[in-house]
Amino acid sequence: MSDGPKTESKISIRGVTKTFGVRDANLGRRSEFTAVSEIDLEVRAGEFLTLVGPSGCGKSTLLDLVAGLTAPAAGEILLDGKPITGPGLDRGIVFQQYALFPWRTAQGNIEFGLEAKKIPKRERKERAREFLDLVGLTGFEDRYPHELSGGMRQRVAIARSLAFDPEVLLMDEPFAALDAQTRESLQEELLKIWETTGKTVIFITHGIDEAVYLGQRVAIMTSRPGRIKEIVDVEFDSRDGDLRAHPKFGEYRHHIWTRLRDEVAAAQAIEREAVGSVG
Ligand SMILES: Nc1ncnc2c1ncn2[C@@H]1O[C@H](COP(=O)(O)OP(=O)(O)OP(=O)(O)O)[C@@H](O)[C@H]1O
Repeated sequence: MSDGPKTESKISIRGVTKTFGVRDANLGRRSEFTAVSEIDLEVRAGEFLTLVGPSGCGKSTLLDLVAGLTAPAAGEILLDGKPITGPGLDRGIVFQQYALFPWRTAQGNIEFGLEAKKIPKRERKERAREFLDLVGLTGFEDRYPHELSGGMRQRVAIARSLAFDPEVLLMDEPFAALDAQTRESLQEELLKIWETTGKTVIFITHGIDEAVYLGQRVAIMTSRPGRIKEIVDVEFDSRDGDLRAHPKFGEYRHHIWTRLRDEVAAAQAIEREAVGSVG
């Protein structure tokens, strides 16, 4: 966005805890398992926030809560000041797995969200083509998912989420399954799209480079039960040229790596303990 992100909160996550009921094999009864605990996070309107944390710390759980796919056990999540009570067309979700309908063409997949919004057929067609063009897939309208490469399928998934014009994009490791080159080109495209549309983005990744490259802020989570450990402001004087070669890129990368390393060690210790108690 040319005039920079606005400062008001788009999403307010306040004191959010999520528990799951699980069967405890040792005790032979159900018990409560805390996935994330007392999370506080404000996401500004129009910002690109990346979220990193050790495996199993609750990143996807947090995103599902913002998506309204599940409800918190405690705390609240507000979107534009109003509590989230379920999924809505104001939030688009992109998962690691493409989640496309195999029986629909690229065009048909993108039109799906527009049908839900009751947009007339002709306009649906036009808009789907416009978004296919935006993600560089003009000429592939009539292909079915199995006729597209992994990178192309993920482009269709992104175009589908963008086409119904949600204010918020929730992305759960959307590029994790792609090869390095495709990933980098999609990262670049996503940044361009974000700059032109001004959407609020929450993007989960395991890649520290990806988090620094895409995020205006990087939120680091602790090991499970996940909390926000630290938020790093990523600022470059200019994004021209090869950002990854910028000395500050290396500094951010190292800082986040160091902070994560302690949490990964803690997560591994928890896993060892769990395995030990079973064995
Ligand atoms: N429906 C569920 N029932 C029980 N436990 C669950 C459920 N969903 C997630 N969990 C547990 O909650 C914890 C957090 O899971 P989550 O998928 O949010 O972590 P994550 O940080 O996204 O992991 P990863 O980085 O490996 O994708 C994990 O220990 C997971 O096993």
